[in-house]
Amino acid sequence: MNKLNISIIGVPMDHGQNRRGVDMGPSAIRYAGVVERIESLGHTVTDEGDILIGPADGTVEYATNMRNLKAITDASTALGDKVHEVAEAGNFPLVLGGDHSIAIGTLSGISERHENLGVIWYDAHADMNTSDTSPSGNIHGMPLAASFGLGHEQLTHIRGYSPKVKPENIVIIGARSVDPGERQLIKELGIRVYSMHEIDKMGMSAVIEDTLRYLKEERKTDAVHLSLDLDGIDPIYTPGVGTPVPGGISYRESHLAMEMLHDAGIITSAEFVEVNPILDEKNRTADVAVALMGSLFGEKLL
Ligand SMILES: NC(=[NH2+])NCCC[C@H](N)C(=O)O
Ligand SMILES: [Mn+2]
Ligand SMILES: [Mn+2]
Repeated sequence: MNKLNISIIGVPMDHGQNRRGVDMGPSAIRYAGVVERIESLGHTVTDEGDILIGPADGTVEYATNMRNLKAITDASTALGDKVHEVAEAGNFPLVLGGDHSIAIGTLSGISERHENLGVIWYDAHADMNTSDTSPSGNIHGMPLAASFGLGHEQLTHIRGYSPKVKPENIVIIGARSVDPGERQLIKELGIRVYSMHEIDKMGMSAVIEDTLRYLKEERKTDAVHLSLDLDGIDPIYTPGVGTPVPGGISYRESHLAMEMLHDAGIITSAEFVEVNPILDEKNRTADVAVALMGSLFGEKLL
């Protein structure tokens, strides 16, 4: 198997939503043994430490309908610079969240090096609101829209360019809570979504086969980023998330998905987000995150 140089970047960010504790996600994932788990598979792992996160700006700003826009803009830029630096050095960026707003920064760092980046968004949500459609003002519900250029300019133009990804290069897996504005965008832009309905009906194996065929053969992507929100998985397995939605992807289905992505050798960067140890039970959610990383990086039973 292909051995990688993996750079871990922690992002203790909680400004993208309003439940405290998700800033401790990177610590919880480290405590769950992420470095040892991946090293045991023969990869070289460097822990780059954490991105510095500034203080919250306050409540949802009336003018923008966004919470903590400045703090998130600054952190996204710093994260993007770091991700770009490690990718330029030939390393695989593995970003640990933190709430899902950090994907704006991660994608800003990755996409500069690729003409035709693909993104797999493993999540209960579409995270495709803009400041105009968001019901909450929470930026963790906006990163995907920002990445294809919709929303407030400060979010869409992190590191000075936009868009980061074409809407037709995105595959969402696990969706079961989608807001009206997001539903409209999905239809208008023809974004590929495997909701829980398709996962139930087709099975995860066919969903991933389809996804691989679509991104490789149809879209001819030159790199694929995996953005995995732990709330994509059913909260019976991952209770430590801020916006749990019942009826999610199972533990085994998630492992199968990661194993198939590994075998396809298609993933070139990844992030695992929304682990909130304060809402968790005995660090189970971080344990699941690390176990899934094990499968993504090549763990096999025999
Ligand atoms: N990354 C997440 N957990 N996002 C949840 C978003 C929830 C809701 N759609 C919102 O915009 O507020
Ligand atoms: Mn989510
Ligand atoms: Mn999300």
